[in-house]
Amino acid sequence: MMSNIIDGKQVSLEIRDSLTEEVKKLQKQDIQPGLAVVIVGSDPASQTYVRAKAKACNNIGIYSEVYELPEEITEQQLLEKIDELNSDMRIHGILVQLPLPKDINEQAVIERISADKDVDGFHILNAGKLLVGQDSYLPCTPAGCIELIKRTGETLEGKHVVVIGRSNIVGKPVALLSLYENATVTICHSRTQNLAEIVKQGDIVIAAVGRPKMITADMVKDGAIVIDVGINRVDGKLVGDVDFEQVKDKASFITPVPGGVGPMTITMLLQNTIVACKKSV
Ligand SMILES: NC(=O)C1=CN([C@@H]2O[C@H](COP(=O)(O)OP(=O)(O)OC[C@H]3O[C@@H](n4cnc5c(N)ncnc54)[C@H](OP(=O)(O)O)[C@@H]3O)[C@@H](O)[C@H]2O)C=CC1
Ligand SMILES: Nc1nc(=O)c2c([nH]1)NC[C@@H]1CN(c3ccc(C(=O)N[C@@H](CCC(=O)O)C(=O)O)cc3)C=[N+]21
Ligand SMILES: [Mg+2]
Repeated sequence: MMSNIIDGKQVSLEIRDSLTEEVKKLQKQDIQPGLAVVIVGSDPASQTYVRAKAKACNNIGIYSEVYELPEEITEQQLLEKIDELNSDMRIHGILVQLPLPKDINEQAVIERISADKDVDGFHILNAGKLLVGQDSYLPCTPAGCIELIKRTGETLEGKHVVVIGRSNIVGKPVALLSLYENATVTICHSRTQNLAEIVKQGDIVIAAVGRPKMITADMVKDGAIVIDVGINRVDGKLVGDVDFEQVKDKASFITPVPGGVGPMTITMLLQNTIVACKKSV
């Protein structure tokens, strides 16, 4: 049997190659896309992600700036930093790494980012546009999930997509994007009754919970496509929300962790930054 493992790293490389070409074209017109990444506090995992984002930018020719701000920063100071980046001509995309320290109002910070530079797609204007079906910056992780499903050669149209998780950054938007692909969508969450039975009905299962290996083989329909968004650190190792070793023998396609959705998130961020740059000229 050909491998049913969706290689998110490989798909990312392919997309990044074409993004590199786009950046080169812009550079011939003396235009360079720029991304600013802001991180508050010194959580090592968050710092790793932020550096990975900056490195990915450099690799394809996007200018990047990383601001590592101290944990003790006030909300006001953070908002001023965002104002500065909003008016910085070199910067087309702004990403403020979440979560923020508990004394800072996360939504207020996101809303301060100019909607035109909101390459995460978290700003209320972009979230609202997504809800009503207008052109907007798509949130990176959900967009990456849909791209990975499409690259299997399968369509979402008419399929039953079961999403586990309803956060504003993953579950809800990936459900909406699936709906726009003409899937029939069920969203499950912590109060869902009979979770296993519902997941078992999914032609496509998208797990975005944050609980290691909670989706077990008995919960998955034979031949389902399984997309694992979860990033959990267990004994120093990364594991997804899906029990990969068991489920891979039942799924028609499955994403691994690491090497699945994670790299695609960064790739979609690069893509959004290039789009933001093109819109600004
Ligand atoms: N690969 C990537 O690029 C990214 C990965 N992630 C990872 O994805 C996962 C989800 O992230 P995020 O959406 O921010 O997480 P949140 O914690 O914001 O949301 C988790 C969701 O899972 C639901 N949930 C919790 N427990 C259960 C349960 N026992 N049964 C069913 N549903 C449950 C919650 O329900 P309720 O709403 O009722 O509380 C909630 O809707 C995390 O592991 C995160 O690290 C996140 C972003 C990017
Ligand atoms: N404003 C904001 N935007 C985000 O997009 C955002 C955020 N905040 N906060 C945290 C989450 C998480 N997230 C990941 C991105 C890439 C990987 C990734 O590349 N993971 C690699 C492994 C990396 C490793 O080894 O640690 C993989 O899955 O193969 C993971 C997680 C983006 N997030
Ligand atoms: Mg969250």
